[in-house]
Amino acid sequence: FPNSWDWRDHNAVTPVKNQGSCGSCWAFSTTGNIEGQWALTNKKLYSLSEQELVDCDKIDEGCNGGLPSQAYEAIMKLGGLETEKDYKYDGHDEKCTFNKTKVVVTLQGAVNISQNETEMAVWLYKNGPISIGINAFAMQFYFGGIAHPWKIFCDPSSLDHGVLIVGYGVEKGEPFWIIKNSWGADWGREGYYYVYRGDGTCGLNTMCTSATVT
Ligand SMILES: CCC[C@@H](/C=C/S(=O)(=O)c1ccccc1)NC(=O)[C@H](Cc1ccccc1)NC(=O)N1CCC(N2CCOCC2)CC1
Repeated sequence: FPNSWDWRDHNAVTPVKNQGSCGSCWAFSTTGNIEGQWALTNKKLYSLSEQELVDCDKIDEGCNGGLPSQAYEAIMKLGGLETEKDYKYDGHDEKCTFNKTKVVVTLQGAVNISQNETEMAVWLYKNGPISIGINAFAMQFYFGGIAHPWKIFCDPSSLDHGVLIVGYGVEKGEPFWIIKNSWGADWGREGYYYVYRGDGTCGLNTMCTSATVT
């Protein structure tokens, strides 16, 4: 597999979004993964609805948190995902207005991905962006470069944020992951987080999942 790969160059990633003051990071991680899976399987890149998950996914807890693995389950129960356009994001827990006739994407299932970062890179290259959990402590103080926070500041066993790995590479000998965040394009590097690849930093390798689409 190549030394570097970036799904943004292959029409599998939508523009960076902003979750606002709602703890819906898990929903953005989920839609980001499914946008990529759908684009690569069906050659169509849709921007998918996080608000549908916030309002209608009763397994998760809307603005109070959730898990992509649970969201995949909920999407299968609901019957699929609507587009961002049809079910707009407004960053508050609201009444579910899901309309099954507007579904554009359906799921077949989901997979757990290896915690080995080399195997993760191979999976990403072969299949698309990966939804992950990460300890976001260091992300709150990130202004660029390749982050490599000390373990004492970024406990790999306390994951609190859901984000999306869209690529990987090496810069001046340092391997890194390219992570799409949901805090707007003004945060980090145009909305992205570049973090060291290879030593399980901040637990980014411990909860890697993907939906499988029809
Ligand atoms: C209050 C929810 C905050 C939100 C993200 C908010 S955030 O704004 O992106 C942010 C994160 C970190 C620092 C600052 C800001 N975090 C989540 O939703 C995180 C995301 C995550 C964590 C671990 C692995 C993958 C994804 N999840 C969670 O917070 N939760 C996971 C599910 C859990 N349920 C409890 C009851 O039993 C069922 C499970 C509730 C908490």
